[in-house]
Amino acid sequence: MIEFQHVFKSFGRGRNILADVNFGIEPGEFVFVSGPSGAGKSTLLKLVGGLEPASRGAVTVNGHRLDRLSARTLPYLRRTVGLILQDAHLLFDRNAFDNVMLPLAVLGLDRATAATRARAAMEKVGLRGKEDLSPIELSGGEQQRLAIARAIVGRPAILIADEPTANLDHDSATRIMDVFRDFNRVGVTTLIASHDTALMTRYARRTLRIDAGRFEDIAGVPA
Ligand SMILES: Nc1ncnc2c1ncn2[C@@H]1O[C@H](COP(=O)(O)OP(=O)(O)OP(=O)(O)O)[C@@H](O)[C@H]1O
Repeated sequence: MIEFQHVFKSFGRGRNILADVNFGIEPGEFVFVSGPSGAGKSTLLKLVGGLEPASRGAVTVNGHRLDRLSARTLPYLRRTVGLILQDAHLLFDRNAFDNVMLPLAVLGLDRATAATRARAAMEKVGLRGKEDLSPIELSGGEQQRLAIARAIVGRPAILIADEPTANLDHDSATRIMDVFRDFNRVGVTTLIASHDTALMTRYARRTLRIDAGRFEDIAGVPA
């Protein structure tokens, strides 16, 4: 479902952030990406999401080599991937519900169907009753959950989240991780960047670790 073959990534003439990275993720896996700050976790996720090209090597997602996709096809593939990036990019000029409706606009659903799906997504992340609030009126944890609702409303096969629990207290972090685990249990392939060892100990079955250009594929949590 996600495959990296001899993937290198550098920015401009800079050092390789990723150097000869190889791994495969099967449908339905739950995988963490770990490593110190600046190691390249976000970069790896952006490569999977098609937001950054590899400098060398092949990134394959859902059977498509991203470097061979036309500019017209890439958006279709992106719709199968739900991205939750570090900056949630919520829109503060509209309410929480309309933030979740946004990705559905391109799917051509009628308004009633889209609204039903948006309500279900908000319910799933525990934001029922907050539909009319602006994102600015939500707590940090609620904003994270709103970003998750927006990422899942299009029913992606793959969920990618970059430090989704950063800056949250233990209870909020656990709640967010439980949301991911529930999606994973119904078959959504899940890839989460984190350097929260306590969380990983609790949830990780497999960890891709990046540290100073070295890449390791570890069953469970790094020692
Ligand atoms: N667009 C860019 N242009 C130039 N350098 C970049 C760019 N994006 C990332 N980098 C560099 O690549 C390296 C890896 O960054 P990345 O954001 O992937 O790390 P990270 O492991 O996610 O870090 P953190 O845990 O702090 O979020 C950093 O040295 C960063 O400065």
